[in-house]
Amino acid sequence: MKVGILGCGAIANIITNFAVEGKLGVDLNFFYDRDMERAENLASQVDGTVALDINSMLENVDLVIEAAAPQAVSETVPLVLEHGVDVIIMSIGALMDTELRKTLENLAAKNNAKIYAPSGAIVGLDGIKAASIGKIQSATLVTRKPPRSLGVSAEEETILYEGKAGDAVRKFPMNINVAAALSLACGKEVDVKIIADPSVDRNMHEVQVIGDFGEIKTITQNVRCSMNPKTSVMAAYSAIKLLNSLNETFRIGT
Ligand SMILES: NC(=O)C1=CN([C@@H]2O[C@H](COP(=O)(O)OP(=O)(O)OC[C@H]3O[C@@H](n4cnc5c(N)ncnc54)[C@H](OP(=O)(O)O)[C@@H]3O)[C@@H](O)[C@H]2O)C=CC1
Ligand SMILES: O=C([O-])CC(=O)C(=O)O
Repeated sequence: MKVGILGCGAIANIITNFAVEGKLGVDLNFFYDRDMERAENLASQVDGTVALDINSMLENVDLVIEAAAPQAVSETVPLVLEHGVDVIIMSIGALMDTELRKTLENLAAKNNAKIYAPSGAIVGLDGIKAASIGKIQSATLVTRKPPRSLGVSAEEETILYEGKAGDAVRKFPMNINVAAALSLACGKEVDVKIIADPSVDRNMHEVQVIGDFGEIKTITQNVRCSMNPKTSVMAAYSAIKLLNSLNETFRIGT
């Protein structure tokens, strides 16, 4: 399978490192970023090609990894799907826009393409998806990051946001995609709290889901990407595991 990356930042760097080590399970060949130098840097590591625009990439790949920004999802992913090319969406916050999500789903169905939204920086989506078969009464997410990860300075624990996931992803588009992943897995818009906490050095996500199945609680303490402290290494790993699993004949978990 030939794969291209849209957005050559922190997540793309980790994915490319795995490609260099032959641990991706697919051929990572094409790189596109609005900063061409970033695309060139990654392409050079795997003898890949820099795409001058997204269209030139689409003629040559079976799957595109979107690892850019929510805006790239609305601007570019429709084009990807129209070409019948599968897509992995990392900026999953964009999918809280129901109209956009339906448009993308329709395009995928019409063009025999697939949309993958990996669990990203959060854990427990397997159980939460299973739980959503029944009734979910409440779902909450508390995200706690070092102030620098959230682009603020704070001397003490500071609540930056409390509200619903859809609003959270609009206000913190590069920091709370996990709220969208959780909401889509639940089939319910989750309640979100975002805390800047100078006493932590990890990106932490605490999830509680209560339903007729019982209760799930998960706490994730993620190491941050050296290239972008907003983003957790786990987000890249989830995309890599998804790529690995595309060829699996045995699938574990929901
Ligand atoms: N699902 C999840 O759990 C997680 C999702 N994410 C999301 O994944 C995405 C990638 O994250 P990360 O690698 O850390 O981001 P980075 O900011 O490190 O890298 C993104 C790169 O994409 C470029 N870019 C942005 N928009 C476009 C565009 N429209 N066309 C071409 N290039 C573009 C950026 O350029 P420039 O710097 O000029 O903007 C940058 O070079 C982000 O949206 C992030 O919020 C991150 C963590 C967890
Ligand atoms: O990487 C993380 O821990 C979470 C994140 O940035 C996001 O959900 O956008």
